[in-house]
Amino acid sequence: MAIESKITDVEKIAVIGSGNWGTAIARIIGVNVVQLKGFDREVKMWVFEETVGGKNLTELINEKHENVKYLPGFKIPENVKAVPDLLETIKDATILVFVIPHQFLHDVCDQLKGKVHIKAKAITLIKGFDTSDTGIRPMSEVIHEVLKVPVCTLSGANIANEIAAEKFSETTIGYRNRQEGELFKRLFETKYYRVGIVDDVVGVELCGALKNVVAIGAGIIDGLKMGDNTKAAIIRIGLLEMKKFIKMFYKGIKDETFFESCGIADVITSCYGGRNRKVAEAHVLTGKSFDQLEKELLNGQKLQGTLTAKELNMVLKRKGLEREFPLFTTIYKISFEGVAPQKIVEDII
Ligand SMILES: NC(=O)c1ccc[n+]([C@@H]2O[C@H](COP(=O)([O-])OP(=O)(O)OC[C@H]3O[C@@H](n4cnc5c(N)ncnc54)[C@H](O)[C@@H]3O)[C@@H](O)[C@H]2O)c1
Ligand SMILES: O=P(O)(O)OC[C@H](O)CO
Repeated sequence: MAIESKITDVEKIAVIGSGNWGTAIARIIGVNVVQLKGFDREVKMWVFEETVGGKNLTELINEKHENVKYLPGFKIPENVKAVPDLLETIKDATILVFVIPHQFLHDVCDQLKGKVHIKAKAITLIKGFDTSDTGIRPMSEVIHEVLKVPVCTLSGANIANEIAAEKFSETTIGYRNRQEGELFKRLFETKYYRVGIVDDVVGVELCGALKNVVAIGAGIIDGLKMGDNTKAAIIRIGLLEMKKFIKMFYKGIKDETFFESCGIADVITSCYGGRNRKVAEAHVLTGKSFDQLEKELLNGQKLQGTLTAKELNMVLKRKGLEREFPLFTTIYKISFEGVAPQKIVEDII
């Protein structure tokens, strides 16, 4: 990716996504752009339109200044405008914040192709990846390839509701061009949300994708009521498999990245408080499928870990690597092939 500065005098922000995290991050951006120099005060937030109680969600958000479906109970600043039209959202935007479930990125990028501002740069907050014939494709690469814009990543121990409640949290931004990393740090940082920046776009991003699979493992352990020592073992082994996998597929990944918020801290928070953990626990307790439980328990929010476990397994299988990643492989088999949850510990001993 060419390292060139696309920073402008006044940056205009489009947030592409308005789920649980999308809305929480739009709240932060909405407050910050008013206080900081160099940012347009209006922030547009794209809403995948749906009706809630007979009314369009976009209208509800703009009337109530609250995303009543995906982040109820938290006010959104009035300078954040919900927009149902994707192209209108990104019109004139020089900063594109991608925060949608990863399965929808291709479709969104295709709609944006050739339409983004010449000075546009992007940051992805998405936790997931794409697959290709040769292995995996990080979301940052998909965005760069389709839109021809420079892309940073943001990922960390960031449960959206806790950040919306302004509880102290950290995050990590991965950059290629330090100036852009610093620009994004200014845009996202608050007193209660501290941003570290590292020169490792892909390391930051892939930690965020793979920890969702480890969190499913933690939920399985919780469903089996095996206790905290076992969960700690899953966290440790999970982190090692994450590191091995990422380094196997990408050169230049820094060891330090795994000790940033995007690494160990995100594995821990997700294994204790995340949606993937919650649904995996329910899967063990009820025997229902993940798809069914996602609908029953998440009110429209989307799991990322199950799809990532499937995509990961496709790559491992294709390359004959399943045995080298016993935890990832068993989590996939428990989730999709009817393997008994108890196998999670048997297969890693
Ligand atoms: N929620 C969190 O705590 C959290 C924290 C950090 C990162 N993330 C990551 O952020 C990304 C977005 O997650 P989220 O929590 O904001 O969303 P979410 O799971 O709360 O909500 C799902 C979103 O997808 C939208 N959607 C449904 N169908 C769609 C379609 N066909 N095309 C486009 N959009 C569609 C819905 O309107 C909704 O906005 C994910 O990759 C997630 O892993 C989430
Ligand atoms: O709720 P989850 O499992 O999607 O995880 C949320 C965040 O990624 C935690 O950092």
